[in-house]
Amino acid sequence: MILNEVFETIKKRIEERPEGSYVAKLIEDDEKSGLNKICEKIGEEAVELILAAKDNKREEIIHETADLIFHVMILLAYKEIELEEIYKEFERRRK
Ligand SMILES: N=c1c2ncn([C@@H]3O[C@H](COP(=O)(O)OP(=O)(O)OP(=O)(O)O)[C@@H](O)[C@H]3O)c2ncn1[C@@H]1O[C@H](COP(=O)(O)O)[C@@H](O)[C@H]1O
Repeated sequence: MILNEVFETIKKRIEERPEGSYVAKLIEDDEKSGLNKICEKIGEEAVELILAAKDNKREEIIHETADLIFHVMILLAYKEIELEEIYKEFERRRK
């Protein structure tokens, strides 16, 4: 599944920090911690998704949802939480 593939790439980028990588750039240490920058980005993407939904812009909703999921996956990888653990949580909630 594409989400698993992107997640594996994110984990590799966090480990290897290659030049030109968006993920590596986001978490690089500068004046703000990597965690702060990831969290800020999640907040921004969530707001952009809400605005797209309220404006009823279908393509933008799709685009912003992908951005939000992508940044949530960066947070999970950064915190060393596997996607599998999230899948299990959904399984646990299933009625
Ligand atoms: N799926 C994505 C993906 N989705 C979104 N983005 C980036 O997330 C950012 C979203 O920011 P914004 O919505 O604010 O858009 P922006 O205005 O372009 O960005 P800013 O100037 O605001 O930072 C953009 O820069 C996008 O390029 C992504 N960057 C990478 N991936 C995947 O992640 C993998 C690792 O990427 P790298 O770390 O770049 O190798 C790649 O193989 C891709 O599959």
